Amino acid sequence: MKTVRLTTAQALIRFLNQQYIHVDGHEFPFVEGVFTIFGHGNVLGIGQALEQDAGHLKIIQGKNEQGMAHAAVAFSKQRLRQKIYAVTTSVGPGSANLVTAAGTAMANNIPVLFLPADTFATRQPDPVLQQIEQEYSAAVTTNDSLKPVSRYWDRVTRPEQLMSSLIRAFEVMTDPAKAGPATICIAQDTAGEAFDFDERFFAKRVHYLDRKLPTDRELHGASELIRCSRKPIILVGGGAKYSQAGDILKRLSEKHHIPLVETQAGKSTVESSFSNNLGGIGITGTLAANKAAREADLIIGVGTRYTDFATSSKTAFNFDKARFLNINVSRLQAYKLDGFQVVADAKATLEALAPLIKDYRSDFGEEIRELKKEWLAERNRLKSIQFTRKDFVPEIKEQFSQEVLNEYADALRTELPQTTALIAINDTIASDSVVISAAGSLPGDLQRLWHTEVPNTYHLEYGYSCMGYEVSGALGIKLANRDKEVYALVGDGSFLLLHSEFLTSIQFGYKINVLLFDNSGFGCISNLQMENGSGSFYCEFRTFDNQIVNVDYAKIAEGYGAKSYRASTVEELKAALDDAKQQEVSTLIDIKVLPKTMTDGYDSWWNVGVAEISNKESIQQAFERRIQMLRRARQY
Ligand SMILES: Cc1ncc(C[n+]2csc(CCOP(=O)(O)OP(=O)(O)O)c2C)c(N)n1
Ligand SMILES: O=C1C[C@@H](O)[C@H](O)[C@@H](O)C1=O
Ligand SMILES: [Mg+2]
Repeated sequence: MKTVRLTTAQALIRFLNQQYIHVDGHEFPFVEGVFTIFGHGNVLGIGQALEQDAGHLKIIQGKNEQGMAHAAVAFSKQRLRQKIYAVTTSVGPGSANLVTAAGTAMANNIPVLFLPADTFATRQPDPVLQQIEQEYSAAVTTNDSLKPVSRYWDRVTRPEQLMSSLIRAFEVMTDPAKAGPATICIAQDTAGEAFDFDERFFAKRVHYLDRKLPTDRELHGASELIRCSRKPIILVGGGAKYSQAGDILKRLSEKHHIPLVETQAGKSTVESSFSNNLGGIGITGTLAANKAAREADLIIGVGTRYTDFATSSKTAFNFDKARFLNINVSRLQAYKLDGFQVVADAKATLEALAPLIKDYRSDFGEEIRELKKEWLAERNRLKSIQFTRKDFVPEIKEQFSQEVLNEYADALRTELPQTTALIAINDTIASDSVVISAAGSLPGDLQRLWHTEVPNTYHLEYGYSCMGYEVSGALGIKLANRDKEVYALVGDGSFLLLHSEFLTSIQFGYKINVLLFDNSGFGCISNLQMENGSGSFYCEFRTFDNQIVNVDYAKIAEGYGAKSYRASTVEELKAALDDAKQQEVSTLIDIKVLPKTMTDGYDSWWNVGVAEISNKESIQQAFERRIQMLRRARQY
């Protein structure tokens, strides 16, 4: 056996350089680079190994572990899970900061390699700096908190453990059915320890992303279900996008007259202008999609997890008559809602199904066209809303009085409604730009109103809906698509929570554009709170003496070295967007919008935990409404 003497960390970096992926006849390196924040736990191990020989790996210095990990997640999501970044952190707080991002990767099924440093394997200097001391076990470290949010988790306390650990991690990350975060915690002393590694371990390894084919039984069952249905709909989920099933979806939809409805993750698999695409379904869906869903007698779920937002908390369908046909690479997902399971790749399955459905045609007839037309008229209305100082009725009704709305208009010096601003952006930026969002009221507005015409240009993290993903993720998208303009659409709350990687984007010349919607508050939560009978309680950003907070975000961005703008009219917004496009450096547009001017629900319902007992009649009424809705909801 030929061996090579390396430290654990040097072996790790050499191995990462040799991982390739093979997809649809193309082969390329799987690991693009490494995000780093060095501390004493990783600088002398992984830091030394990277300095000595990083190979083809790009190195990006992050500013916040959560932020850089979000960037890595977004990179992988944008590259349709075919390429990853690794993320190395120091021990203790550095690794703890990964937990939120790992949850984000896990909920969205995104592969990413986390490499948090761990405490000393030898335990000789225990307790070391940043080591928690757990009374019931010396074996527990901060990194155990990453176990529930990792699809694969391991601790390496001896150099030779690295080999089996890495092989397992890459098997998990390159399997579409299991894809998610892999976490390998390397003890800080072990990282620098040398070992005679078998040279074969470092040979080029190709991971095949073969499309799993459906069985004859599955195909026969699926085609029978479709041919026996009268009003089927196709629910396009994230799995359809990762499988790049857009063309076959359109062909089937057109030929058999089956409407398409989309989840957040599925949007931009098929262009919005496609005649049978009725847009988003569920809580943040369009009226068109929600009406079609209610009428459907067969839901063909393609790569969907059927989350509460997609199913309106299991009330979106007529469960008395609707059946489910679930096409998914994951058995876990395919089993949902008692569906007929086809555990296979989306594109391969749909292509195999096509000849079996023959000349089937749904009963939807002209209805698809009419539903779409009706929705486009509603979108047009939302595009041209004008605020008035008297008798203004915002989309979110009966929550803020005219007086309070005027107070916001004065404090933020704006009369701009959010829907008007959003559609103006959609009309202005190039259609091949990539937009990203994650939390707050914007995801709902985007799913309903954003028209996407180019595949994979709509990047919504709505599995975890993690505030702080937007700006960080924009950096990851830019790393994935250097030639495209990237726009992070972010609320003021989310921006304040985390935007550290904005600086990273400027520092390394990866231009991103931040479109900050400032309504001075946690707007969507204020809506939720008041809709369910509470008062306005700590969701607005008000000072101790009840003044509305007005932050100059443009100035903050300028401080980082970005080009920034202020916009409170459509004209200012469009001018800023045009100028921002010409810039080489990252930009931020501070868009002041009025609260309560985002879109409302369209025939949807969200099951949230309303108080059963309260001192307010309005809350008791909300509780009663919930009980009534639960009677309609399917239980599992
Ligand atoms: C990390 C994290 N913390 C808390 C939440 C809960 N949450 C969801 S939206 C929201 C407020 C968002 O405010 P903002 O970004 O200003 O958006 P707006 O609703 O005002 O448009 C909060 C606190 C979350 N999604 N993520
Ligand atoms: O609680 C929430 C409410 C949603 O409207 C929002 O988009 C999401 O970020 C969230 O966490
Ligand atoms: Mg806000």
